[in-house]
Amino acid sequence: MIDLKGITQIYQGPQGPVEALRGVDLHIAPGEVFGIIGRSGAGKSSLVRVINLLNRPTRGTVTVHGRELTQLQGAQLRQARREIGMVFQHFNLLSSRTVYDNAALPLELAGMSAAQIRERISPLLDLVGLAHLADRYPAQISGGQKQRVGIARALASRPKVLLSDEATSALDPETTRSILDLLRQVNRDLGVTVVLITHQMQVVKQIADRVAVMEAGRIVEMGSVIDVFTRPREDITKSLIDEIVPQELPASVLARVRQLAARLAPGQSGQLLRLSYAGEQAYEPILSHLIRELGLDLSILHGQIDEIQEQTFGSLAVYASGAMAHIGAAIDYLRIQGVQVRTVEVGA
Ligand SMILES: Nc1ncnc2c1ncn2[C@@H]1O[C@H](COP(=O)(O)OP(=O)(O)OP(=O)(O)O)[C@@H](O)[C@H]1O
Repeated sequence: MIDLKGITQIYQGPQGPVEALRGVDLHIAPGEVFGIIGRSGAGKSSLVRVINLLNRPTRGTVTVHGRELTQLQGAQLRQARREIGMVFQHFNLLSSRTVYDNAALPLELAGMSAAQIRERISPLLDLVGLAHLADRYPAQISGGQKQRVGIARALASRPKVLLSDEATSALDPETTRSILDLLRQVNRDLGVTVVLITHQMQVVKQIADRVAVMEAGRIVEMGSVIDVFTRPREDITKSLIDEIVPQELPASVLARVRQLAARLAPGQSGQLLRLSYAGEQAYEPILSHLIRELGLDLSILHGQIDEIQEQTFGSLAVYASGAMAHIGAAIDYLRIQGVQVRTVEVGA
């Protein structure tokens, strides 16, 4: 569906050239919701704007739906762009036009008749939940409603791809959730491939199937959202998921571990374990096996169980105490069961 090969983007900045994208290769399959995440300046906006050639890359090729956009110019490029809708962080609505007229703008520009436009726009305003506000002006509606207009306008040309450039960054958490639900619905019901850029893992977690993590103009990590959450490799990825799954334990938990360690019986060992798992494995039977079969004491000190793409995803901090050999056996057993295990040393 979307194929980017060897994309380099160099801007001429006031202090000389800035290499915003450094050889990015990316394939996005039809029907995916694909998230691109990174800190400010990582190159996300540059990358998403390359997909519809709002930015023409300095080097590399962009192919969307079988057509190499980087070969096209003028009218051919404008035609190809109609298959790619885009929504923006600040909505970009025209204040002098009503909700209906904003959504209809691309069709007016394409020369469609008023009757044809109505046939398209009325169901779209229903889809985004704004039929009752069709005659209002942007100043008379909320931020979330403005973004719904932006989505209706982006869908007016019946695109196959929808690009979202931080579409929820200006919205509160609840409105963010409802806009992401709408984008998911557009993806499912209309079969539109969605590519969204964000600096928030929460957004990726709620909506994306796969995610690419960007840093300094490159994709440094990519995979299914559940895999990236349970097995982050790069420091940047770990720090981005920290807002959802804290990588560092709170001081109170570490203090509790020291207390438990101080109370170990002679000959007993203790070990703090960080466990994470996704999908099929159920924690409780696994933990009770450790207690029953290996005679370990387990104190669950911290953690959460959540859901990503309808799969359970959990993260726990557990202090295991018992015979040293049994703690080793427990770690092996957990790993065989598919649980990610990290041992954590807590200083005095
Ligand atoms: N038009 C431009 N001229 C010069 N440099 C630019 C231009 N646009 C972006 N840059 C630079 O390119 C790099 C990547 O910017 P980009 O906007 O793509 O990153 P981003 O990840 O989207 O960040 P943000 O979330 O802050 O928008 C940054 O160093 C930025 O300063």
